[in-house]
Amino acid sequence: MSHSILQRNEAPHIVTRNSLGRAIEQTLHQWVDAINAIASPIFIHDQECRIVRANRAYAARAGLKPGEFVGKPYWEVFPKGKGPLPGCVHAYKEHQTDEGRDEVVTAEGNIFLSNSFVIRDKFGEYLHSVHVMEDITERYRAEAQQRIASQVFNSTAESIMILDARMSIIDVNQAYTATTGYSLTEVAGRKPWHIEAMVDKTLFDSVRKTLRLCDHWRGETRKQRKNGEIYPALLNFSVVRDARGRSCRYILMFNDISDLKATQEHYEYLANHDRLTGLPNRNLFYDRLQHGLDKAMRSKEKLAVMFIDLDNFKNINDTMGHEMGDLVLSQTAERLRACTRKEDTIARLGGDEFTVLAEDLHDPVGVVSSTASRIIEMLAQPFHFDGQEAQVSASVGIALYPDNGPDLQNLLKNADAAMYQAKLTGKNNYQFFTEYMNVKAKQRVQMDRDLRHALKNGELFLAYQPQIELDSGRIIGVEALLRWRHPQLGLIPPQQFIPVAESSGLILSLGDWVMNAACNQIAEWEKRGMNGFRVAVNLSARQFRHNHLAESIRNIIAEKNADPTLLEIELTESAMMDDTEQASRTMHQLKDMGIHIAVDDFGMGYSSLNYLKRFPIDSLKIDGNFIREVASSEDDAAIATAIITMGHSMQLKVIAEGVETQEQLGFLRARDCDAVQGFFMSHPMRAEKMTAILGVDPGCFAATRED
Ligand SMILES: Nc1nc2c(ncn2[C@@H]2O[C@H](COP(=O)(O)O[C@H]3[C@@H](O)[C@H](n4cnc5c(=O)[nH]c(N)nc54)O[C@@H]3COP(=O)(O)O)[C@@H](O)[C@H]2O)c(=O)[nH]1
Repeated sequence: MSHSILQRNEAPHIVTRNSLGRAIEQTLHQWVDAINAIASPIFIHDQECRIVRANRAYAARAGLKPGEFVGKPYWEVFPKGKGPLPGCVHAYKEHQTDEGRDEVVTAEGNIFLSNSFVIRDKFGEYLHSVHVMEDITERYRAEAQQRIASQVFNSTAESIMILDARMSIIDVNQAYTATTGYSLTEVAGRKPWHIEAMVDKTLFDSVRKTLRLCDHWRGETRKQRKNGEIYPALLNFSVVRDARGRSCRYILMFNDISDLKATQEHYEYLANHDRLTGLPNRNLFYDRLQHGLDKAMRSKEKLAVMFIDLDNFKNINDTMGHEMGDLVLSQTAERLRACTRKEDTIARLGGDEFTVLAEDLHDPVGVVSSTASRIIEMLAQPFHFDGQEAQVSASVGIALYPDNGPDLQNLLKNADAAMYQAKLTGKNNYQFFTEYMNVKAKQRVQMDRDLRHALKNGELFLAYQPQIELDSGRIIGVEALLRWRHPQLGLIPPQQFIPVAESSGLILSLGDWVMNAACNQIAEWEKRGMNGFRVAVNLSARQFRHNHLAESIRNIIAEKNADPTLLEIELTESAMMDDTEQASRTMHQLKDMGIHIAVDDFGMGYSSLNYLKRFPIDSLKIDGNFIREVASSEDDAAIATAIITMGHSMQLKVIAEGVETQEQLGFLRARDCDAVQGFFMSHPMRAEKMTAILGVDPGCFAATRED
């Protein structure tokens, strides 16, 4: 065989050249042409599967010339594989069949269907196989896609509706039926808006308009199930266009987003509400206030903002535990609800700070003052929990719109200033904002500014007040007290500027300044041989809470070359109780350096034996308020006596401050108080004067031993 592609000139070798032969030849030529014209590869192989002939399409598919593949097993040529197709040789040889159908995937990923049939000799023995290969890749893929699409259509959780060009329903998937309760037979041919009462046609009209422009529409709507239940749904509408670009189908997919909405609402709730009390939090309160202000501005109405701060709450938290603290806060919320109007917004801004927003007020002063009175009265009632009783009171500040502020910031600021004033005027009361408070608030800002300047400008100095041991009359210590001489205002008392510095944070720099000055003085006195007494420095709560306090004091001591055992730190009870774990850590660090620790203003706060045992304390300073009436008030006398006895029983030194009279001194001496400090012995004085006294005779106050 010279050529394996079917050739016209092969016919003459087969038939003789007579007229019948010519006719056959012609027929054969036609067949050869026809077979070569077929786009599907066709090949013939022998019993050993070696290629005998093939058409042009086969050669083209194999990418070889005929001479290159004739005689080769076809699986080395096309379709390539490891051996003969399953239905090919064996079944034909064994007479099991005369036809076969196999699918083959080529290395390029095309899929061919091989239709084969057998050619037998006149005895029926197997001679050749003819394979007609059909490229079914596209069809296969299209069918597969259709199968997948149909599977997706029915297995997706998303409800799908297919509408025709006139928006009549053609098909719905299983999820649609599961979600809505409607089967395909119930909805086929109907318009969606005829099925659900909730879905109106205008939605579809507007969707259609959008689809004309951009083929997609996405939005939320409320839908209705067959059982009447309403649910939120997220809709996805898209248009299917035919080859000419005309919309021929609409696909509507939607999800029941009830769960998503519920989760969203839950998160929104969490973001806007206080967990403990369930009240709106700062976020939501500001939102409502802004909304209220917008409305009040438009309709010329009045509204009020009330700031409520619980007095003594911290003590409850610290001494009675957080459970009691939480209970007080959640019951405060209940009580506030009970004494405000239904339409008022009550919020918890944080900690023990609550606010009330009262809108639509015709007689704001009247309504708000009676609400504030009710709040104060209700919150003064004791709280009970687990057999314990807690008592708080409330300070309420009120600012009115539009009188006390044109906007949110000013109203809040002024309500806060009024609340601050309520605290200053003895707590447990309410105050309307006045211009005076504004002036005071501005003064505080000015003072803070001046104080920052004072720090740099050398306007600060320390005064020293001696502490005298009652047994020996010796000066055993001096308290360093900060003084500020303002260039215009003169001497400003610490009670005025220390709270301002505390609230602005400047107290940290002031504290540093004091510690530097005191350690400097210790070193200075030491140099002069005056070292038999300690220098006591006051630390505010904010300073004490500062993370690097011990480290910073250590550095200052080292820098000034001062003896740490001559330094005493005075801490108030509340400063210690702020965070008892941290307080204990810091106190131990100070103690390890050799610094003494005294509890200042003892008796005014917790006076709990428990913490006295836990903290490394050296001495107690009885608050001057108990000393003032100690000679005339039985209660104060009893308290002072109890403190001295308790302190001694715990091996602590007890010192009384604010001693102004001979009687007070006599009382304290009779109760074995260890030391005294007060105007009766000496006012605080400048360092030079103190040095002079110490230089003359540290025992010069021995006279105090005599009554
Ligand atoms: N954090 C810091 N606080 C400080 C610092 N310096 C002072 N202070 C605190 O300011 C408060 C007021 O102090 P001051 O006006 O200096 O008053 C002290 C004494 O002058 C006063 N005192 C002393 N003896 C008497 C007296 O017989 N009668 C009387 N009415 N007052 C007297 O008491 C104040 C000392 O109090 P205490 O600290 O509790 O021992 C005050 O709380 C200071 O602590 C500072 O540097 N940092």
